[in-house]
Amino acid sequence: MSRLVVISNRVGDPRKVAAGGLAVALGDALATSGGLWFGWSGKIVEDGATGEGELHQQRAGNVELVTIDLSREDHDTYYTGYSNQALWPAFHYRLDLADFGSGFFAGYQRVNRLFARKLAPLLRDDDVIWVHDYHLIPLASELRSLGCRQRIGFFLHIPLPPPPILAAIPGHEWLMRSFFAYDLVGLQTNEDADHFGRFLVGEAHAERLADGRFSAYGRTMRAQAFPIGIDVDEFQGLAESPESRETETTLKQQYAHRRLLVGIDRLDYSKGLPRRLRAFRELLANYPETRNSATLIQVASPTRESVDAYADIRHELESLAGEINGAYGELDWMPIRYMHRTWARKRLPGLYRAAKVALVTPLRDGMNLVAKEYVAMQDETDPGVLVLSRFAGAAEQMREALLVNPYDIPATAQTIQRALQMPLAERRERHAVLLKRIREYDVHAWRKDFLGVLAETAEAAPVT
Ligand SMILES: O=P(O)(O)OC[C@H]1O[C@H](O[C@H]2O[C@H](CO)[C@@H](O)[C@H](O)[C@H]2O)[C@H](O)[C@@H](O)[C@@H]1O
Ligand SMILES: O=c1ccn([C@@H]2O[C@H](COP(=O)(O)OP(=O)(O)O)[C@@H](O)[C@H]2O)c(=O)[nH]1
Repeated sequence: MSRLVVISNRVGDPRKVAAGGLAVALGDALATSGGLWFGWSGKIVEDGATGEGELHQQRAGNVELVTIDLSREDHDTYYTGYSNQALWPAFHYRLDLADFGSGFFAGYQRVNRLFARKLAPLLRDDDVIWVHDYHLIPLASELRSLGCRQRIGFFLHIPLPPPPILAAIPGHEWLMRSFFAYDLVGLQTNEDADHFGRFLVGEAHAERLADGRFSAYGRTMRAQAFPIGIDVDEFQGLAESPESRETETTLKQQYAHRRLLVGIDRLDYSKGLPRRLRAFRELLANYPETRNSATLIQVASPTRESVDAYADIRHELESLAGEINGAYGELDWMPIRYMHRTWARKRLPGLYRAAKVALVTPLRDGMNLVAKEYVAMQDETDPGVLVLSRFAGAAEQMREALLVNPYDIPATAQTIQRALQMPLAERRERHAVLLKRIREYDVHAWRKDFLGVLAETAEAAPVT
C-alpha cells in the first residue's frame, strides 16, 4: 500500500491538543492511516544564528513527523507576510485588509522551494502526496521541477472567492498556474469549486473537461468540493474525560436558572466577533427577559498577533465586551464572559454540552469545525441550537441550523432569541438531521473520498 505524505504549514502531534481546524483534522486523519507529516516546526531561528532549515524527526504513534525550522526573515515574509497579510484577507473577501508588501512574495516562493528541497529526498516513488492550504500553493510545481512524478493532491481549507476578487491579487496568473502542477485540487464547498472553475476558464483560459477536470499549461487537473468533517466518535469520547465532565457539571450548576450561549473562535477578523457581540447587545436591549439571564461565554484564542489587523480586532472586541458588561452587568451576573486564551480540547465538550445555543457567525470561513463539534456534543434528548452564519462553509451542509447573515445585526439578534425559545420537538428534529449528516461525512469519509479521487486521476504527467 502506498504511504501517505501530508504537508502543511502547521504540524501537530496527532495525539495532542491543537487550536485551529487544520491541525485538528489532519491529526485525526493521519492517526488512522499513518504516514509522514511534514511542515514548519513552529520554531524561528533568529537571523544570523545557525540552524535555519534544520529538520527534526520524531514518531507519534504510526505517524512520522518531520518538521523544519524557519529563519526570522522567511517566517515574517512567507507566513506572517504573504500567507496571512496577502492571501488570507484576499481569499476571505477582504481586499481592504490585504497587503501585497514588497518582499512577501519572494519569501513565499523561497520557503516553498525550501520545503520542496528538503522533502524531495524523503519521498518514495509510490508515495501519495497531499499538500494543505494557502501557505503551500506552489509546492507541487517546486516538487515537479525537482523531478517528482508522484500523484499530488492539494486541499484548500479557506474560502475561494469569486473571480474579480482573485484577479485583484498581484501575481494571480502565477498562482493559478501553480495549481496545475497538482492532479487534484479539493475545496471546501461547491460555491468555492464554482468560483475556482470560473476563474480557471475566464482568466487562465483553461478548457473545462468532464468530471470537474480542467486542462491548461499542458496538464490536466481535477477540482471538486470535499467538505472537511470532524471525528465524531473521538470527540464524543472526549466528553467522558474528567476535565470535560467537570466543566459540564460546574457550568450546568452555575447556569441552572440562566441561559448559556457559547462562541469558540480564533481571534480572527474573519470570525465576525465584534458583530456577534453587537447582536448580543441588541438581544439584551430588545428582549428584556434575556437580561440577568442570557450569558455568552466567548473564547477568543490568540492567533497571528504580529499582524496589525489582529491586534486591532482584539482591541475592538475587548472594548465592546467591557462596554456591554458595563451597561447591562449586575452584581451577580455579567452578560459576557470573555477569555483571550486557547481552551484545551479535552475541556471543550463540557462547554459545548452546557450551552443552550452556539454562536458561529463568521463573516467568511472555509468550513468552521466548531459548528460541527457543537452539534456532535449535544444531548440528543435535549439538544442546544446552532446559530450559523450563511457565510461559513459549514452552512452548505448544515441548512437545518438557524442560518443568519452576520452583517444584519438586528436579524441576528432576533434569530438568537428564536434559538433561545425553540421548543424541544423542533430542537430535536433539527439536531437529528444535522448529526446524521456530520456523521455520514466525517473526517474519515473526507480523507477517504479525497484520496480515492486522487487515486483515480491519471499518472502524473511532467509539467511543461
Ligand atoms: O495555523 P494558524 O495560522 O495558527 O491558523 C489556524 C488554522 O486556521 C485556518 O483553518 C482553516 O481550516 C479549518 C479546517 O479545514 C476550517 O474549518 C477553517 O474554516 C479554516 O479557517 C487555516 O486555513 C489553517 O491553515 C490554519 O492552520
Ligand atoms: O480555544 C480553542 C479554540 C479552538 N479550538 C479548536 O480549534 C479548531 C478551530 O477550527 P475551525 O475550523 O472552527 O476554525 P479555524 O481556527 O481553523 O479557522 C476546532 O477544532 C476547535 O475545537 C480549541 O481547541 N481551543
